[in-house]
Amino acid sequence: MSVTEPHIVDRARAAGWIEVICGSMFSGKTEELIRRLRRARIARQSTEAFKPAIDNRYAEDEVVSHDATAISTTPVHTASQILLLAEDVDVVGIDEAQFFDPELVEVCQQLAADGRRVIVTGLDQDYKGQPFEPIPQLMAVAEHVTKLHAICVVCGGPANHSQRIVAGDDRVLLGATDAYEPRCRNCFKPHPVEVDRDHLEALNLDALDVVKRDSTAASSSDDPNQAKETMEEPASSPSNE
Ligand SMILES: Nc1ncnc2c1ncn2[C@@H]1O[C@H](COP(=O)(O)OP(=O)(O)O)[C@@H](O)[C@H]1O
Ligand SMILES: Cc1cn([C@H]2C[C@H](O)[C@@H](COP(=O)(O)O)O2)c(=O)[nH]c1=O
Ligand SMILES: [Zn+2]
Repeated sequence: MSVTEPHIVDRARAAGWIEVICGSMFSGKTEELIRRLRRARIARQSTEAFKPAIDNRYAEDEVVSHDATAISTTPVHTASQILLLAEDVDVVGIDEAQFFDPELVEVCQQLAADGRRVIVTGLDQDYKGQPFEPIPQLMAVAEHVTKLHAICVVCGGPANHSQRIVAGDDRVLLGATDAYEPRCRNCFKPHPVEVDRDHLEALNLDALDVVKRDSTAASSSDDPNQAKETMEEPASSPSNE
């Protein structure tokens, strides 16, 4: 993947800036955050990554991508803690921003005004396809916005959505391939759907199986996703069909 990276720090600048990396689950947000922080460290800048303490899926003190790339991180309970902990940091990384309180926007603004490069990643939409605060607000004030896409596991198109594949209507529901899969706008349903369990096991065992399935699913009439998308169809739910 090649992503254009905003220009690296000019130390004489009075102000820093905000970079937002957003997109669906599995789109490479965490990998891109890790890449940018590593490059900054090579350039002898001090870096620190923060994540919300709620996100303990893989490790308490690491940011880990779905491809198992990892860097150490500091878990925080509130956005304002970042201000205290990032006092001597040139480049501040913030992962899973959708789990922070709205105050994160002001925290990022203060850090940037204080001369820091702030790199924030997060989901721009929830499982219903609704904007996931505070990412939209951060996109509005950021100097740079990078929107990434995964590959739709149904048709192979650009996945802009995170399809929930387990029951539950809480907005916050942690998970990975056990609970979500990336889908394009045509294949996405704004409510949880049931998918074939064999398919999930294949996803966990070997990502290449996803590619094999993509190429057959688009033309197959017995696609397990299309056949089973019947879990919870809320009457009031907005539909994109
Ligand atoms: N359908 C998919 N499309 C693209 N990448 C996928 C898909 N499913 C799994 N992946 C894996 O997810 C990795 C990206 O993980 P990560 O950076 O953690 O994404 P994000 O932070 O956006 O959820 C990819 O490099 C790839 O190995
Ligand atoms: C769509 C959606 C996702 N989540 C959760 C699921 C994961 O724990 C994270 C996203 O992680 P990733 O690094 O972007 O893969 O968010 C949620 O709680 N609610 C949702 O609607
Ligand atoms: Zn699709």
